[in-house]
Amino acid sequence: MPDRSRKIAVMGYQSVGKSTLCIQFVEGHFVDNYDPTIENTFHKNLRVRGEDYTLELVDTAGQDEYSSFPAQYSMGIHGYVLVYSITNDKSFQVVQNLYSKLLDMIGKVTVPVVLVGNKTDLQKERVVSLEEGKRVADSWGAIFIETTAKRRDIVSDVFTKAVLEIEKSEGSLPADNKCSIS
Ligand SMILES: Nc1nc2c(ncn2[C@@H]2O[C@H](COP(=O)(O)OP(=O)(O)OP(=O)(O)O)[C@@H](O)[C@H]2O)c(=O)[nH]1
Repeated sequence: MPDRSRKIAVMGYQSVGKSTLCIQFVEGHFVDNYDPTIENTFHKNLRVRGEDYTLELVDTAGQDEYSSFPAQYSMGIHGYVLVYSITNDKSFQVVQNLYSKLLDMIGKVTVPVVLVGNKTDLQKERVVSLEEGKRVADSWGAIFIETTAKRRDIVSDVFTKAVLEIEKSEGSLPADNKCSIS
């Protein structure tokens, strides 16, 4: 049987909702309190296109614009979920820095990425538009999804899309599997 274990790193600026997204996906509930992460690992089985995958999610510590890309997340990771908050412009800058540092670190031109604009329930506080997020994801050739960590269905879609991007990069899927969800 083929090994369908996939490791996904969830990265981005502090407090954008990385842990909350992981917990929503794995445990199916929204966590309101904020507890800064050092590093956490979650496991979840997920069926994608009729295949059972075992996912290991690495919930990383918040990065900032001065952080160098943590070397431990450049090896042995199949794909990345890069998260910003639509209410925080700095988090949008940080995620773009992270992406270019990641490419420099691994020496590749593309990598399986889902770019996530989180906290869409806070529309009144929105400072990053849907179009800006889409534009950046398109320039990366990545999938773009806006969500709130309160929406279990969309959060689940984030990780399903991450698996599909990984499969695509490994040549197991046709290359036109791109879509946006908002
Ligand atoms: N309203 C709203 N709050 C959210 C959402 N996602 C996360 N939060 C809140 O934002 C705060 C920070 O969430 P975390 O998941 O801890 O953020 P993080 O990115 O893991 O933070 P670090 O560990 O510092 O990197 C918490 O109070 C969450 O409840 C969302 O979609 N909407």
